[in-house]
Amino acid sequence: MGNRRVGFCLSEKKKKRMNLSAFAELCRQRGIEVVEIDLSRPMASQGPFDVIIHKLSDVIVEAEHDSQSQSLLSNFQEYVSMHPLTVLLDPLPAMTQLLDRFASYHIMNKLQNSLRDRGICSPPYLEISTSNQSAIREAVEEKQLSYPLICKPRVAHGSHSHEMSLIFCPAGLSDAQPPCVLQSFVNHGAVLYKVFVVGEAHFTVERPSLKNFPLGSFARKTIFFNSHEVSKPESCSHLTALDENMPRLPPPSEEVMVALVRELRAELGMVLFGVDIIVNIQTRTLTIIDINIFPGYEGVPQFFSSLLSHIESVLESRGTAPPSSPLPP
Ligand SMILES: Nc1ncnc2c1ncn2[C@@H]1O[C@H](COP(=O)(O)OP(=O)(O)OP(=O)(O)O)[C@@H](O)[C@H]1O
Ligand SMILES: O=P(O)(O)O[C@H]1[C@H](O)[C@H](O)[C@H](OP(=O)(O)O)[C@@H](OP(=O)(O)O)[C@@H]1O
Ligand SMILES: [Mg+2]
Repeated sequence: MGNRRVGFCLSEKKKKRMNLSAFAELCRQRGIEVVEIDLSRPMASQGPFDVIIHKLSDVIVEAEHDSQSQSLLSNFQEYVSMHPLTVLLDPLPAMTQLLDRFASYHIMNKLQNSLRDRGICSPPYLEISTSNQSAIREAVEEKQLSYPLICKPRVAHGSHSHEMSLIFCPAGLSDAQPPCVLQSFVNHGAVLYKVFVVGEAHFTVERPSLKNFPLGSFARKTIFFNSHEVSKPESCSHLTALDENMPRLPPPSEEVMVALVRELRAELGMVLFGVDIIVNIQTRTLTIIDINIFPGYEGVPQFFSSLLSHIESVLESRGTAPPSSPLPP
């Protein structure tokens, strides 16, 4: 059986955060060679690859306005088009769409129809591409968005992609910087559930989240924040304070999570993604607020073994089967 080669194409930050070298050692023990792909060199000279695992968010977003990033992306795209048998985790078009909140929120909105009977929804939202205040106010009323509103940049990756704001009244709409999305804020008791998907497996991790706010329009100044200060495991600020008087809501049921992940896998055509879920404290409805490509899987000790299992299942379906020994626990 030929040497099975899996290419990785990640930013330096992601490689370190994922501990790619430790994962490569685990793969080596299973007869799989992990190759760190250098996009600044022709990929053909670094191949062949049975599988390529990548997160090209930086390159894709910068390729919009930077010729060097465009040539890195073209290098990758050319190799992929010349090697259709190489399995991409995940397909580039599927990942690219999730870098645009207009596209990902359209998907979340569409999912409501197939998941409504499971008690899963997504908050009403608006795509904002204009600075015309009266047009925005009219659209907010027409779409029946409810205050507070959360405002997120259209581009879902990169330096400004996590700079957000909470808008409490129509006068605050002037703080929305288009292109962006406005989404009704849903009170959920400052608890977020990150559902991390790895191939056929998924893991639900609890995280801090934004606290509750009085519902309805209030003449209050807009709050600006960075989402990476809100829902990391260590996040702790005046914005994430748990309400002691509020009883803890039960976590989402595993059965519902299975149904959600099944629908998302089918809709996205991806196997490495995260979905952020909150529970509406009034209706107890599970509310999808965000989908992330190749997240950090922090709090998922099974990430390496699940990823390796998925890689081996892909290799097996391609006819390059793994050795028979079981995976380490
Ligand atoms: N509609 C909403 N109602 C209530 N809280 C929300 C809503 N949308 C987002 N939040 C809060 O804001 C945080 C960041 O939102 P979101 O996940 O969309 O940003 P992000 O930059 O994509 O974050 P990440 O990439 O870390 O997942 C969420 O973790 C949650 O605490
Ligand atoms: O806490 P998680 O794992 O969700 O944090 C993710 C975050 O959701 C985003 O997916 C980040 O990607 P970008 O939006 O592209 O910055 C991830 O960063 P990364 O460097 O790990 O890709 C966070 O881990
Ligand atoms: Mg999120």
